[in-house]
Amino acid sequence: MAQPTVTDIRAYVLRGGGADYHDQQGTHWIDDHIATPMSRYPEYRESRRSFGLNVLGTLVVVVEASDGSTGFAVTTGGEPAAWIVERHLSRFVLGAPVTALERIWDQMYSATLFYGRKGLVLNAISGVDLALWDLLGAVRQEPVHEMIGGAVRDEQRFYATGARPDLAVRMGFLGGKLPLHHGPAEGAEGLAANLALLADMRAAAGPDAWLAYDCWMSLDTDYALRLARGAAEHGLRWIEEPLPPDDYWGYQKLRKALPPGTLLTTGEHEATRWGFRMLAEMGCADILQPDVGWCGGLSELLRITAIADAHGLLVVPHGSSVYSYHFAVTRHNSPFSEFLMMAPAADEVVPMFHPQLLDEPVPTDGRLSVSTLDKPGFGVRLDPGLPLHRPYPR
Ligand SMILES: C[C@H](O)[C@H](O)CC(=O)C(=O)O
Ligand SMILES: [Mg+2]
Repeated sequence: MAQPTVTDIRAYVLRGGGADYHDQQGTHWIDDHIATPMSRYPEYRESRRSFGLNVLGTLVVVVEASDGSTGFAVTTGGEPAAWIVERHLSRFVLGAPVTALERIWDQMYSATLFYGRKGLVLNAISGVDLALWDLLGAVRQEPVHEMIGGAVRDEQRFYATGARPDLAVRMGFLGGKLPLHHGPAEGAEGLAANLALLADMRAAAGPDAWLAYDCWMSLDTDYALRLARGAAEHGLRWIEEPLPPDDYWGYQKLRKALPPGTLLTTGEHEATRWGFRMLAEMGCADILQPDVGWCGGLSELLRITAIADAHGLLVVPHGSSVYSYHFAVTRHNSPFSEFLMMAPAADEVVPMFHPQLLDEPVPTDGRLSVSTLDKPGFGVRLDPGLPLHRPYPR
């Protein structure tokens, strides 16, 4: 059956929050002395912006079809990803039928293997893939979640990531994931401060709240184990991404040594079925956390999830707003989702990709009804007032 074809693809860059949620101005919990692999250098300890966490900005990919339909997606990657989309990936998209998602993905991935495989190139591929899913939904007038198998539940529950799990619980979330503030370079005092904050949050959030620590690749196995052992008495549900993503062996070792009841999670900086196959087969984690805007897009996330499912693992995508909501509601092994609190003091619910999207759904009372996703594509619009910049027009 003849399908509409893709007639245009454009890549834009935006600054100031949104999909690049680390690109914030002023005081914000997300940049408040958070432990990172750079914390071993005192001059880069206070702020993640100081070492360039916000250098990229948001990548916006817009696609058009011969029937007049449009689709778009936002992810992280900024100007270098815009170059990759316009100057390299566009050739595999232009003129292709809007249904050719598998072939386009394979061509984008195979053609970039000599400089890609992970990171920025996969961000760019993810952006194109998500924009094409949005376009297909517009052509078919179908929500993405229906195109990938349909919802398996009526509503999705959420935990909140931010500085105030206590407030998150009062807002109806299952609990909260705190950023870890001090890494190994801050010694025993730092470790004690990490544990004291957890104890305070347990007291404030109550005995049933989920509490987790996001360690953003900043630890070594020894420190992670000491943190987990100390945190067990405060009911730490999981320890997230404690080691650099390439240290599969460290994750494998750590998971075996964690106190009973503490789960190990990772994957937000991993990409593709091959990266997640490594995590799954080596037993690196209990919960895999691909970011749909970074791991290769929705097409690749579906493959990653099949691998996870076959290994008895949960997939709880990292952030990524509607792009992960449409996915999670269709999978039994994604029983809950993350909500990143983007209010500077983590004291109110703000759409995760604010200020870029219109109609972006947010959880109410820690829940999102699947019916709020019942719009064509991913069901969001790019705010037409945004200062879009197209650095590499063809
Ligand atoms: C809070 C973490 O440091 C990071 O900014 C977000 C993240 O890793 C997560 O949401 O997970
Ligand atoms: Mg994380």
